[in-house]
Amino acid sequence: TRILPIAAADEPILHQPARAVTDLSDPAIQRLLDDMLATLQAANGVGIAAPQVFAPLRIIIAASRPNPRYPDAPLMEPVVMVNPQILWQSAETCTGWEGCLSVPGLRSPLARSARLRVRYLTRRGDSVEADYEGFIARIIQHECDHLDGILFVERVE
Ligand SMILES: O=C(O)C[C@@H](Cc1ccccc1)[C@H](O)SCc1ccccc1
Ligand SMILES: [Zn+2]
Repeated sequence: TRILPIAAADEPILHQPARAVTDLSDPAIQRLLDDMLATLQAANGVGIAAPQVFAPLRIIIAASRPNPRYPDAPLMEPVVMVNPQILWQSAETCTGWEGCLSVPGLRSPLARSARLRVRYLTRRGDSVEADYEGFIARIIQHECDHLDGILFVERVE
């Protein structure tokens, strides 16, 4: 397991759409998942997307935990989502602080859907549909934006 370098905001890979994963049994993909988790934890993040570690693939990890800005954020087992699709998101939004591992030092309030339904593949290839709300929904929206080449700073009014 390696801690991978994190792409800075000016890297082209962060501004282009990532490709769907076609072969989850590929050992290189499974190693990437382990490396993304190690990198996320080393960076004290609550989420990470594959393009941030220079892999143009549709993979995200959400790992909410209580933190200074979100003291009541749920502590969750990190969830790996391969080829995540947001099936539904509430028109209702809530505004909260966001940061980005690729934009060090910048924090800004941003409105996100309060609730969403996601379909994704687990790292073992099982298809899952799950509902999220609050801070975890925020993380998932932030990470899915990375898969489409969108940085949170581009959404700030
Ligand atoms: O750059 C990333 O994608 C990871 C962000 C995820 C994030 C999503 C939504 C709201 C805040 C962060 C990093 O975790 S930035 C570090 C961080 C950690 C806790 C709270 C705020 C920022
Ligand atoms: Zn980010």
